[in-house]
This record gives sequence, structure tokens and C-alpha cells, in this order.
Amino acid sequence: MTTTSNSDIPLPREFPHVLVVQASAGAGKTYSLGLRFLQLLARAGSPSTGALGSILALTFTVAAAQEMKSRIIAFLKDIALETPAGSLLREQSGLNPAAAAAWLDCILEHFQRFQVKTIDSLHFQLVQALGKRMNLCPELEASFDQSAWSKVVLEGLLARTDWDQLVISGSGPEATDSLLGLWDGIFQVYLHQEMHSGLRFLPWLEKQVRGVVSDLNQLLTPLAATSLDDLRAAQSQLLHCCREMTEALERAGILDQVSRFDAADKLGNPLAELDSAFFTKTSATELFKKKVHCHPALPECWDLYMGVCRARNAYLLARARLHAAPLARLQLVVSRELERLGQSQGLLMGGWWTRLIRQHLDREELLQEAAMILGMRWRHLLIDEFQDTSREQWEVLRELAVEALSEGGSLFCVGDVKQAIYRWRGGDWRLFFEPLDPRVTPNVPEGNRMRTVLPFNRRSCPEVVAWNNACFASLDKPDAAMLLADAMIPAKEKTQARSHLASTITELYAESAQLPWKECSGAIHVTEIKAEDTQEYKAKAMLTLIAEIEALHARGVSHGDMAVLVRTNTEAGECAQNLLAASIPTITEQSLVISGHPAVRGLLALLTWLDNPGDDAALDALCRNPLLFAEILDDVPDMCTLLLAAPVPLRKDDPLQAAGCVQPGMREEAHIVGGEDAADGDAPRNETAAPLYRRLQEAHPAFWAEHLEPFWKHAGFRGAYELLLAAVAHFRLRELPLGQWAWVEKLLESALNAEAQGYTTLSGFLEFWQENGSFCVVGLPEGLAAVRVMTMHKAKGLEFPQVFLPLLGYGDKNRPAHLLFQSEDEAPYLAATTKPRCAEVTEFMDSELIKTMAEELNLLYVALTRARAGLHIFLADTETARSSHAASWLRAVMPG
Ligand SMILES: Nc1ncnc2c1ncn2[C@@H]1O[C@H](COP(=O)(O)OP(=O)(O)OP(=O)(O)O)[C@@H](O)[C@H]1O
Repeated sequence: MTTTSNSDIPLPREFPHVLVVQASAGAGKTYSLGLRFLQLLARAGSPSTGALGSILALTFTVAAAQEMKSRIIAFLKDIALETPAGSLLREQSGLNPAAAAAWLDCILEHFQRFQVKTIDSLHFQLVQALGKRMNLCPELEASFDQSAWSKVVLEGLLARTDWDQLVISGSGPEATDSLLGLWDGIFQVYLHQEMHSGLRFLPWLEKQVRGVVSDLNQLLTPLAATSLDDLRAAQSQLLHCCREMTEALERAGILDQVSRFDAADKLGNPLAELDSAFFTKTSATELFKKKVHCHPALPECWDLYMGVCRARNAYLLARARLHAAPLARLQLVVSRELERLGQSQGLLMGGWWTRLIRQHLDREELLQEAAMILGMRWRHLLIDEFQDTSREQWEVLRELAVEALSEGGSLFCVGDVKQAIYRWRGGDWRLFFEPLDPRVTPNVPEGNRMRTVLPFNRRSCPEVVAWNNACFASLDKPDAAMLLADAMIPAKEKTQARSHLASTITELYAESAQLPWKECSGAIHVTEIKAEDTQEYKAKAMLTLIAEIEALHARGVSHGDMAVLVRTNTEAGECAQNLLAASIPTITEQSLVISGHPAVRGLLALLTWLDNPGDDAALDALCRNPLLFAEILDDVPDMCTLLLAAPVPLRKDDPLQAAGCVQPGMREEAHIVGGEDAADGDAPRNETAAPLYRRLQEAHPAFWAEHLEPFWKHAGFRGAYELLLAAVAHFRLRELPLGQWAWVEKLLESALNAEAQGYTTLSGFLEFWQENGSFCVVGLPEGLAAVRVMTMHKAKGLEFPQVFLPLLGYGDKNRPAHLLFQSEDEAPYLAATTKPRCAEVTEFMDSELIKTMAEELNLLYVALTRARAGLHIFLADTETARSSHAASWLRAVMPG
């Protein structure tokens, strides 16, 4: 393998070859992937669909794939139009303007051969091609919505449960084999785990299904079974060992010579004393009183003690496995259910396709067959964000890569192990250098396996680069890494976990120093905030954030050039609310969900009311909508007064009904006033009152006639799209500023989509919206001058002139309730993490802690490297801060 350091990516001349580009943030990895695509086009010579389709570029998210496609097209345009950026690209790629224009035509004409996609969509496509071989329904449908999946799976299982067998619950083998027995066991686990947090069984169960499903993606072999008999055997072994030791101590006359403990008591009833420190001694001198340290029976007694400890550990492990046994059964049942849904209905859960391919990978030439069915001959694989690829995904990609390399192709992977932050999705940074291993890519000559480091930071000003270098570049030294590990895992007893974390950090942060490329000026601002507790800190941090944003804006920095990065979506929502309350234009991920936009809310209220005129709440929301009635706010009837007014009885000769205005498909619902809760007298009043629209119509006929009647009259005849178009015209929504119009346009597009899918009536559309509305989002409008508030995860790959990090109080996450153990020589199994824990569970939890902390550090690195010019960091003063949190980790590494 050769290692080089390059400011630009050369195209190795010899094929086949493997090139791994590793570089720190902002070094131009994504840029180089686009450039590499162009270099391969240039090498192919004149444009052809075959050459275009032989390049497969893979990214991690849909947004990144779209961004990559546009970037490649923009590169080609730049070269074709001979712009200044184009002449550099021409030099770097070897494509001349005429060739670039010809490739552009080829791509636009044969867009389906332009293979830039997510790893998931590639795997889905492969499964589609192999569907018949895998016994899947021909029409496949994919969904990533994990909570929707857990509901579908649960509903299917609950519907098939034979509840009539309730009487046998918990008794006999039928009970354990049946679904009823499964629920019984699961409920026991629930009671055991959630005793203190109240009865919220269904949400808990859904969470378990999501948990077992994510475990399932890693598992190809079924989990090992465990039973009460295993626990009984472990229990009798423990009691036996305790008895043996008691007898030996009695024989030697030293039963009362164990320091600080009544040995007879501990050994007599070990099951009641499982968490006693008596079982955690590390030497005979620690276990026994000084005066018997030279007793001849001590070695034998110590051996017996060790036996007791081993038996206790085995008992604790058996118990942990038994506690998780119903979840293991759930896993099996869920996996069968997912298989059934794929075969009978073609429903595939996000990521499940990777497992399906892996299950069939041992079949000869499976992937070649899939590629042939798809009409593809991939020869060059380009993988972005390689550090976040999961081992399962890599197993499939590796097969494709080996095939491409054996045909004289290439494999090009770019990434940064310091930015590995998707472990929860299976991402495993340790496979980053695997493509360079001769065992993995055997058909590549040694000299053609290359690793390149990009030394320059092309994103940030020299001050930001220098500050991040000062924080992170020395972490490849064991001492500096250890200091940080001390801050990250302060618990005294976790010595081993701390030193493992330190060595992981040294591996991750090797070669992280960067050279500045840009000549601009930037600054780092660190603000200390004193507060008694976290609540006070948050309040003060928000005030400081507002003040700093306002000051920056006053100095001429656009709001659109500022980003606030936080750890969670909830924090993003809170931050955005505070900024909006201070009249700072702000945009969050959530504000891109169109159902939250005031104009969309108003239009949906209109449709809801038209569909069901008795829906007073919808009419109320419509008439109070500040955007729809922006110009006549003072003339809008006071809905409060109307709602509180005495009910007007519904007339039989309701003129609207008489005029035939209640159309088929519209639901006229009478209002029942009183009902069973009526206070007066014995019988409920059951008086029927007119709905709100009737009162509005009678009290404000002019408003009714102008703003509501035009829709009302046509509601029964028109679908949602037509009604929305009429409303857009009536309320002059086209006059909304460009940034705001995007939301309305998206709603119109949704209504058209719904009609195309057969939801042609108004009620049909509302039903469609109920299911899909929360996923309907607009893209970030270009040039919108608003502060972006987003999570650090979402900020990955992005850059902003000014970045604020106001809430660095987050720390280690909650412990999982169960763990999946996998090893080469044993069948995998689940174990609960409740205390007291056996050594296996403790070790596993420590290794998880190390991985979690390393990933949290990476997330902080991602956040600190997004700024082009200004980085604004808020830190709680040391006394108020929790012992281990992002701010304290930063303090351990930052300069000064
Ligand atoms: N060779 C280059 N010539 C000109 N500009 C470049 C070059 N490489 C990168 N850039 C610019 O530098 C910035 C950072 O590049 P890019 O996003 O590709 O970095 P990255 O390594 O993928 O960053 P991160 O790991 O943080 O996502 C972008 O604005 C990009 O356009």
C-alpha cells in the first residue's frame, strides 16, 4: 500500500486500483468525489451510456445524493461554459469544454444511467431485481418509518393472537410457544424493567420492537434459546459451591475469620446477597483477616472462593439471559412477521434489504445476476462518508467492489473517521481501511492500493483551523488523549474503560492537523456563563445567544449566514422559539415540515371545515388565521364571542339544506348540547344546536358571503386541489414572499399527488394528509435570510460563515435495557442489564460506553468544524456543570 499527501486527487494510471482518501473536516472530500467522477468520464473518452452506467457513486443520505448529482452537473457546466471555476476543474479532471458539454447531454438524456445514489437505494434496487429468487412479492414498497413499522408488526401479531386461550397463560409448553405466551413473557419483562415509571405498556412495547428490529439487521443466525432450567442449574451450582466453601472454612476453623463479613450468612444464603461486596474480593489477603494469612488451609479456601465467584457470575449471566428471553422470542416472531410482510405484501422495512441480500450472498454470482437484470455493469465504485458505512452494508459493497476490480475497475472511498457519528445505524469506522487489506481486495496489485491524506482545510479561515488544530491535533499522543478520557469518564472505578477510550482517541485523531488554505480572517469567541443549575444556564445561554446574534447582525452579518447547532431536536425547537420570540428570523428542520406553516394550517382548516361543517374547531382556526385574513384582521368576527354565545337551535328549514348546499360527500353533524354530563335534571337535554358556521352566518352575513360562501357553495363538487387553488386566489397567497410561497406550493403538489394516487374526494385527501402530512417538507429555500437552528448530526457535511454552540451541557446517553452478545464461537444471545451484573454484561457495557464516548467526541468535532469564519462557544462555569459533558470535554482540550 502507498500513502501520499495531496492537495488534489490524481487519477492513478494503473487499473485495477483502490484509493482511500482520508481527510479532516473541510479538506474537500466531497469535492474530490465529484472531481473523481469527472476524471473517470474523461478517461472513458467519448460519451456513452455504457461508460456512464459503469460508474456508481454512493452516499449516505438522500440529501447528500441529490447534492452530489447537482454538484457533478454544476462541475460539467462550469467546464463547458469555461467559467473561472471551470478552468481549474478542467485542469484537475482532464475534461475539455466540448467533452464536458457532450457528457452533460448524455447525462440529461439518460438520467437513469447517472448512478449517484444512497447505499440503501442501491441495496433496495438489488433486492427488487432478485425479488423472485428471494420469494418476495413482485411489487415492493419500502419504508424507513420505524415507528410505523413497529405498529404494523405489532398490529399483525396482536390480530393473530388467540386470546381465547387466555386461561392457559403462563402454564405448559403451549403457552410459551403461542403468541399469548409471548405477550405474557414480555409483560413480565416490562414489569421488571419499568416498575418505577408507571404503566405505559404499549409505547414501551413499540420501543422493544424497534430495538429488536435494529438488532435483527445485524443477525443472520437465530438467537440462542435460554430457559428456566438453565437458571435452575446455575442456581444449584452456586449453592453447591457455597456449601463446599462453608464446609472447608468450618473444617479449618476459620469461618469467622473473613474480614468485615459474616461468611456463614453470605454463603448460607447467596441468592439474597448477590450484590454484596463479599463476592468481589481480588486476593486471599483481602478476603481474610490478617491473623489467618498464614493458615495452611488458605490456598484451598481461596480456590473454593474463586469457584463461588465463578458460579455467582454464571448465575447472574443466566438470570440476565432469562430476563431477556421473551425479547429474544419477540425477535424471532418479529423476524418471521417481517419475512411474511415482504413475501405476501411486498412491504420492506428500511435496511431489511441489506439483510436479505446477505442471507443469499452465498449463492453463486448473486450480485452479478442482479446487475445483469438491472442492465448495469458497475466498474468503478465511489463511496462517500465511508466511515459511516455499516459492516452489513460493506459486506454487500465489498462483493460489488471485488467484482468491479476483477474486471479492471476501481474502488474510491472518502471519509474521516473523526466524523463517524452513525453507530446507532450500524456505522463502523473500524472498517475504514479494510479496502486496503490484500485479503479483502485480493485481485489488486500491492502498489495499486493507495491511501491519500488531503492536508489543507479549504473551508475555514486560518484562525478557526488553528483553534481546531490546537484542540484535536495533539490527541494522537497518549498523554493528551488520557487527559481527555479522564474528563469524559470520570468514574473512579472505570480505569480500564478510560485507558481504552484514550487509545481509541489516539487512533481516531491521528493525522488530524490541517494547513489553512483560505486567506480570510475569522475568530473564536468563548463565553463563560455562570449559573446555579442547568435550567438557569439554559435561560442565560438563550439571552446571550440572542444578544450575540443581534450584535453580529448590527455589524452587517446576514441572519442567513448564522447557524445554531445543538444536540437534540427538542433543543433545536426550544432555541428556535427563543429566537423567534426575540423577532430574529429563524428556520429549523421542523419549520420545513409544511403542516406547521400558518398559511398551510389555514388552508387545511378550510378543507377540514368544508368536509365537516360541524367542525367548529376547524372553522375557528380558519377565521383566526393571521395569514389568510392578514389584510382584514380588524374585520374578522370575534370567534370567542360567537363560541360562547347561547346555542342557536338547528332549524329544520336550514336554508343551506333547503338550497341543497349540503353536497354529497359533506358531513353535516348536528351539535349535541348537554348530553350525559348535563347538569340540569334527570334526563339529558339532548338539545340540538346549530354549529358555529350558522351563528357566524347569521351574525356576520357580509363576512360569510365574501369569504366563506364561495367555497361552501362548491365544496361538494370540487376536489381538494381545485378548492386549494380557489383559496390561494381568494386569499392572494401568491403574493406571499418567495420563501413563504414554497410551503403553499408544496401543499398544492401534495393534493395533486393524492389525486394521482386515487384520493379524489375532499375526505379522501384529508385522510391522505392525516397519514402523510407530517412527512411533507420543503427544501431549504435558497438565500433565505434566517438563522438556521439544527442538530449537530444534521449539520454534518454543511458549512456556515458563523456558527453558535450554545448548549454543550449534554453528556453520556442512557444505558440500554438489554444487550446483544455476538461472538465467533457461540450462538448470539440477549442479556438484560439490570443490577447486579455479571462480568460479561459489565464488560460489554464498558465497551459500549467507550464507543459512545468516542462518538460523542466526534460529534463535537463535527460541530466545531462547520464554521467558515466565526465560531461562538458558550461554556457553563465549572462549578455548575455536570461531571461529564461536552463542555467539560472541550475544556480538557481547548487552548488557553
Ligand atoms: N480542490 C478544491 N478547490 C476548490 N475548492 C474546494 C476544493 N476542495 C474543496 N473545496 C471547497 O472547500 C469546502 C469544503 O469542501 P468539502 O465540503 O468537499 O469538504 P469535506 O472534506 O467533504 O468536509 P466535511 O468532512 O466537513 O464534510 C467547500 O466549500 C468546497 O467547495
